[in-house]
Amino acid sequence: MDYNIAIENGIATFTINRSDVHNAINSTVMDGLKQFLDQIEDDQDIAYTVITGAGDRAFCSGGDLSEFHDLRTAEEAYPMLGAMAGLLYRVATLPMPVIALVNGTAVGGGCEIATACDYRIVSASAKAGFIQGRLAITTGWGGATLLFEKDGKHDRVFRLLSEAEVFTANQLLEAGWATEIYEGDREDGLQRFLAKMSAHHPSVHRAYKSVAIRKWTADFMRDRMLEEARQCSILWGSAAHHEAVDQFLNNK
Ligand SMILES: CC[C@@H](C(=O)O)C(=O)SCCNC(=O)CCNC(=O)[C@H](O)C(C)(C)COP(=O)(O)OP(=O)(O)OC[C@H]1O[C@@H](n2cnc3c(N)ncnc32)[C@H](O)[C@@H]1OP(=O)(O)O
Repeated sequence: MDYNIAIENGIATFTINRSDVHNAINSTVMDGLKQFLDQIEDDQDIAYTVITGAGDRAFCSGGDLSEFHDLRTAEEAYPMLGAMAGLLYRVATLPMPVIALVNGTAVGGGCEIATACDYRIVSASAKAGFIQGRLAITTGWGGATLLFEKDGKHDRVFRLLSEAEVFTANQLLEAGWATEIYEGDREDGLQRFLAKMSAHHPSVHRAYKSVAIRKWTADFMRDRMLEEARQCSILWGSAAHHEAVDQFLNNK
């Protein structure tokens, strides 16, 4: 299975399970994420949601370039980009705290998924970056909208996106993207983080989450994420993007 869903002790976990391709997102994982969201959105017994990647090398390497490179034009790419932007809006607006357990490399759309979460608990050995610019595209899953929305520092966000660099966990902490860094076992890292939050009733976290969501619904964040996907789809159809992906796939 390309993904796993587990709901235990009030924690719902979605694991991208494609470690041979650094947990790249294909359409099966997108379907799985939709199923996961349908299952948990209205479940009052879930205190926390966690998104992570299988194995210890990668959280997620973004869209599966082997599969999605078949989408050649803006018209072909938009349904995939828009669908994923819609899913990440749903992740961002889940009624409980959502934690990205960044167990390894997160690049491209992998950073967008993590940004959609409320917290990013990052392995000390992980690296991450919005590298979409290297492929002559922008974020296509609404990640730039989310990042500008969540991080008030305009120039820092602009550079993070447009310079398309990969950063260490410490640099990500300094930049304010990583919430906390853990050493060693991911479960220990998660439990340490949750221990502080669990001192208070889950309804407190849900109440604060609803304050954040209210703002995002009022200023049409979903529409803006879809517009970002549409804009990316135009670059997706360009020769520069096709060449960059051909180069990545042919270097295998
Ligand atoms: C589509 C949505 C869009 C968005 O809206 O944001 C994006 O996500 S664009 C960004 C897409 N992602 C990338 O460009 C990342 C591509 N991958 C890499 O740069 C590197 O693989 C890595 C993640 C930095 C890891 O490098 P390394 O440790 O050297 O491993 P390999 O490169 O040898 O990878 C192992 C294996 O995995 C395959 N792989 C990795 N990422 C992807 C991917 N995104 N899609 C498809 N396949 C991927 C890679 O090709 C290797 O395969 P084999 O050679 O068959 O072993």
